[in-house]
Amino acid sequence: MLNFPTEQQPTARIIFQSHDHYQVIFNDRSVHQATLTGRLQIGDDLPVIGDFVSGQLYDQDKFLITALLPRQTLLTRSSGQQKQVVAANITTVFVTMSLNADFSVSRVERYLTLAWDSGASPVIVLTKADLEPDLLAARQLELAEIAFGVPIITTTNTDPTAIKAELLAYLTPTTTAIFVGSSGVGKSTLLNIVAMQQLQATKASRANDGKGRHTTTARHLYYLANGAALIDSPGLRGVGVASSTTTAATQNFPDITELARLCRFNDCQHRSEPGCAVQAAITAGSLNPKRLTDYHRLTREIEYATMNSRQITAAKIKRMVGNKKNLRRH
Ligand SMILES: Nc1nc2c(ncn2[C@@H]2O[C@H](COP(=O)(O)OP(=O)(O)OP(=O)(O)O)[C@@H](O)[C@H]2O)c(=O)[nH]1
Ligand SMILES: [Zn+2]
Repeated sequence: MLNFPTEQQPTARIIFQSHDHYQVIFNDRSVHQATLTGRLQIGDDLPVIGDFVSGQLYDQDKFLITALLPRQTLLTRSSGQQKQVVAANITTVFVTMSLNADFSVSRVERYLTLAWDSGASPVIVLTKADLEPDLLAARQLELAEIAFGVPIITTTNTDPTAIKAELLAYLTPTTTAIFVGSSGVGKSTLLNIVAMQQLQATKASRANDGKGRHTTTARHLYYLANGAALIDSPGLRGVGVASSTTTAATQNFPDITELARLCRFNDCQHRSEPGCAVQAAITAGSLNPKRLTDYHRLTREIEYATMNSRQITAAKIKRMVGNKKNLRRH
């Protein structure tokens, strides 16, 4: 039996969604085609993959979704002005990045923000270690510096036994995990190895460009034998950060948050304010200035994510004028 909340009405979980077409799974692992009642169709909160729903069976094997059950977590991302819901009730986000062309520390930071904001816990998975043997150690170190205790797994598809051992350690019966990362980094490959079957077709990497081919087109939720659920999601390119809070910045930058408590002003932006402990640490050489640059980039993204385009332009101008003022003062 799967690990579902108990309800009076039959409870199901959404394992596939495309427009108004849904697939749900029951506690006994039977899968049914499903549709929404009219009331749900016009609401703001459309059920998404990973959601628990209740409803009724009709026509023998079809399921009518009548209610959305409360969500434990919600993974969202912003694309332009829009906030897009990716999946619900995720407990673990595998932030997947390949060690070759896709490698970018700031992208990992953005994905970590996305994960923390959702309420889930992130795990970083570095793939294709075989392609950059000379850069491997340096890149692992670089990431460890910003990971702050988030586990980092390094994989290569030539060693499926190791992949299984490392990933299954996180896939307990109450887990719902999602693989996020750019297209072609190897998310489906990992999922297939963990699930021991070809759940998603992976195609041969394009010669030499290191990108792989775009193969996943829709999101699916799969249950492993032990009850853990896994979602494969198509490449989330251009990850935006849709957060109205700075909790993510705090979690990603505990070093700066810690120092900021010693700043003279509570609302110190750590730019050119007097008594700034963060700037002092940089001057003293105990904080890498790149950390502050990354911190500013993230806080700016968080700020912009809640604004419309006119507000963003205004904020940019204000920032430029502000910088000039600061220059004049010195
Ligand atoms: N050299 C090498 N290639 C890998 C590794 N893992 C995956 N690949 C290859 O990279 C290509 C893309 O892998 P996928 O698993 O389809 O990537 P994906 O992240 O699911 O891509 P999308 O479905 O587009 O989101 C395939 O050709 C894989 O065989 C690895 O560890 N080393
Ligand atoms: Zn400061």
